[in-house]
Amino acid sequence: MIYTVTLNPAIDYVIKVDNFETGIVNRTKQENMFFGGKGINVSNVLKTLGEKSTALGFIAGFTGKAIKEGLEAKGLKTDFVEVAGLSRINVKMKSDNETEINGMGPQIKDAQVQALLGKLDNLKDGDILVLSGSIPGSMPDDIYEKIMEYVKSKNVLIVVDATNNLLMNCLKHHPFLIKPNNHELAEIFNVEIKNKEDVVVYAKKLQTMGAKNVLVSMAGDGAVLVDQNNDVHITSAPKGEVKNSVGAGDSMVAGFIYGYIKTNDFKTALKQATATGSATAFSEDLASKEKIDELLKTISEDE
Ligand SMILES: Nc1ncnc2c1ncn2[C@@H]1O[C@H](COP(=O)(O)OP(=O)(O)O)[C@@H](O)[C@H]1O
Ligand SMILES: O=P(O)(O)OC[C@H]1O[C@](O)(COP(=O)(O)O)[C@@H](O)[C@@H]1O
Repeated sequence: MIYTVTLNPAIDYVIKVDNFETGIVNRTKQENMFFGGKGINVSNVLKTLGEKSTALGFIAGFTGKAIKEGLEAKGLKTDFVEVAGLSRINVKMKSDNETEINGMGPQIKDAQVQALLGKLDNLKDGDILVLSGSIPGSMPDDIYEKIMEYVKSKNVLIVVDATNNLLMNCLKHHPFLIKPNNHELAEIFNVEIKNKEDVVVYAKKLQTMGAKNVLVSMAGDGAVLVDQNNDVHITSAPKGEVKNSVGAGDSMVAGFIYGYIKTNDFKTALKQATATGSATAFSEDLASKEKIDELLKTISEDE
């Protein structure tokens, strides 16, 4: 079974505004709402690919209720802990540039963290646990590490998609997969990353710090995977019209998990990951199965 954890779910309010200007009234020319947050996006795309998962995390207030009901209406299994306050609304604005304003989320109490940990008692050997996204401002940044410690007696494959300390604190527990993007990788080591050769160097450093497999996404430039056998795999992203890249990274994680559990082969998993990420980038919403399959046919590993 696959479990995704989204500690800070969100309604993504995705808008298009022509020539956005600060200090005046701007009006949208297109608007959409999606039930998101990184782990939830992973669950959604896994469902599209035909894999069941359970979405865990914290939800709050009417926005949280809308997220839970919206996901369940799509046939996703959820098992959230309800807390006081409001789940956030994240604004994603496409104009001349893309701008995002992500909320900080509700207050989480210790008893609610314990309730969430209790749900992980259901995990069994061989399960996959995805820890993805930022955490509410009220939570300490060792929470993913605590979750990894909590399940360490079980043989669970853990995927972490997070930034800064939230990610770095986890490495000593040897996550199966981490997926920074190239900008996050550069920030971690406080370096400039100019090309895929540089990516490989710093991905390998993350391995020496504890990660088993390091997948670095590079938006329109594709992705690099340094796998646990020390093999390096590189893909280029397909070309196409980017409609909404929100959730492309999460789709990539879902595609990787799907490709890996179907084949146990890292090269295949990377191709599936790249096709799935790009299929989302080329769609208004998260990727459809048809789009993923269409792009998968076009992806080959770079020499
Ligand atoms: N402009 C784009 N063109 C083609 N594919 C893209 C584009 N942006 C994202 N993708 C696909 O989605 C994957 C993840 O994108 P990225 O933006 O790096 O992730 P994140 O959202 O985590 O920053 C990329 O590796 C690629 O396959
Ligand atoms: O584009 P990505 O990195 O795949 O993730 C998109 C998701 O992450 C979010 O931007 C939230 O990210 P954070 O949890 O890091 O704040 C959501 O609003 C959105 O659904």
